[in-house]
Amino acid sequence: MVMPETVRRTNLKILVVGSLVNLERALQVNAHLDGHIVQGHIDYCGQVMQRQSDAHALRLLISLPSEYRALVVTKGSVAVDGVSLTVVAVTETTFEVDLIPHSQAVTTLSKLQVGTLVNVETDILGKYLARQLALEGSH
Ligand SMILES: Cc1nc2c(=O)[nH]c(=O)nc-2n(C[C@H](O)[C@H](O)[C@H](O)CO)c1C
Repeated sequence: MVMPETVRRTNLKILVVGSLVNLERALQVNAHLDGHIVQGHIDYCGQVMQRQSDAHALRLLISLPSEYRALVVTKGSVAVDGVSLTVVAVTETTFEVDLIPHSQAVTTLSKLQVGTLVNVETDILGKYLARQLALEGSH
């Protein structure tokens, strides 16, 4: 059973039987943190706006709605379809990530085409900070 919230926020609605997804085992509390805390709480469905390959990386440009702009920062973290990535650049309406060869090889991200919808999870750290600042600002 899938909750309406999940259908609304994620790309689960466009997956079909046989669609590939990225799975990662839960992080153990004593393990090395290779990336950032990814909870699986998707914020929105982003759209791939551009893809560009060079010798070293595949660069993806993904849409960024205004309500999440404060939560995505250059050199910060973001999860795209469950993969922890570093943000390379941010504009008013997009953010960019670079896929290293390893990530291209072991995740679904290298198959993404322009127009595809992806699950975007912003960093939990930014959410708490934004909430705190909003509460302080409302006093
Ligand atoms: C922090 C981070 N940043 C990037 C990135 O900017 N680009 C990239 O391609 N891979 C990154 N990774 C590694 C991926 O999260 C990792 O390759 C996948 O989760 C598969 O294990 C990590 C962990």
